[in-house]
Amino acid sequence: MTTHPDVLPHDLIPEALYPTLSTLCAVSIDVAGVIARGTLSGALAEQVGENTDGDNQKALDVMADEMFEAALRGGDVRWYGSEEQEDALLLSENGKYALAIDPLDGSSNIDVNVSIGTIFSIFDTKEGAEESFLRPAKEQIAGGYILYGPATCLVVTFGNGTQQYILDPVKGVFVLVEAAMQVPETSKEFAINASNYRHWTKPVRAYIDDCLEGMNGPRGKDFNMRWVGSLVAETHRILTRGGIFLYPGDSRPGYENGRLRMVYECAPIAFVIEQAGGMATNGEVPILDQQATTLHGRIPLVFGSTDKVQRVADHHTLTA
Ligand SMILES: O=P(O)(O)OC[C@H]1O[C@](O)(COP(=O)(O)O)[C@@H](O)[C@@H]1O
Ligand SMILES: [Mg+2]
Ligand SMILES: [Mg+2]
Repeated sequence: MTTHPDVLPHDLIPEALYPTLSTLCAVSIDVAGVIARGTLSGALAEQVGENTDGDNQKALDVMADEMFEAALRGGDVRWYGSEEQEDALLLSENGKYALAIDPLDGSSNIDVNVSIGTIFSIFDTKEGAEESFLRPAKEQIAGGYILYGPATCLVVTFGNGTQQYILDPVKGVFVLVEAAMQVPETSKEFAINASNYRHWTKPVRAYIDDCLEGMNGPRGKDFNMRWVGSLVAETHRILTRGGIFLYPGDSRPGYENGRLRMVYECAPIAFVIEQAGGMATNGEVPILDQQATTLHGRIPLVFGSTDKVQRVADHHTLTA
């Protein structure tokens, strides 16, 4: 593992995980630097290939993946499972962790200068890659994301609350700003890709229809809609001011389980949201009670303020 100076405070990070976390953060500072220079860093949004899921790979997807992989090699991470690589890689024979990563989340926003991020999930490793990653999401020992926005921040949980750190770009270190984030209950915002309305199931349509009816419908209040197109940015907004996010399964071929991947997107996001007092389900059942069957497998994702996520589950029960 490339040795980096400590780039975040030790206080709330489990000691054994500190080198891995600090390495992730050190790389993220470099990634943030590349992003901040936009096209001066090169054609970051150029399509350079396709990943296993059939998604276009952009130059920055591949660059970020290479940067994280290289820095983690030879350290505490045994298995490295990345969105950008078909199979998990053995990085360190004696590593004690399995780390799953979405090196660059929100790829479609690279060229429009909108917030993007990195999402990661850590398990205690097992001998093989499959058994290390394909297990109940509640067995994660850390989960979080780094958001490259107007400010770069780290949001992370180790199962004891959700912490937020902001990068001080002048000093090159992350500073703790919140030790226990809480999802507010009061927001009237929902986030869903509404262009897929005609493909949704009845319960999802019913939930959104109620929101759209506003004051005149069963909810008796007006709602507002947001859709950034970067899961990290939606998560950060919901952690900051509440609301609900949905990426349900729909009737498009290949979207039966939505668009988001269980191991390196849904599981860590569910972990930070639940640790901040919110709720994350596949529409009905908690994400943390489920487990992936393949490294790149998808699962519907609904998360946010508990009452709103519960209401989506109730719609599923009612229309079943
Ligand atoms: O294209 P859509 O339907 O708007 O989907 C957007 C979703 O896809 C994602 O970009 C998928 O992540 P990647 O960019 O890592 O593939 C999410 O960040 C986002 O929520
Ligand atoms: Mg992603
Ligand atoms: Mg990605």
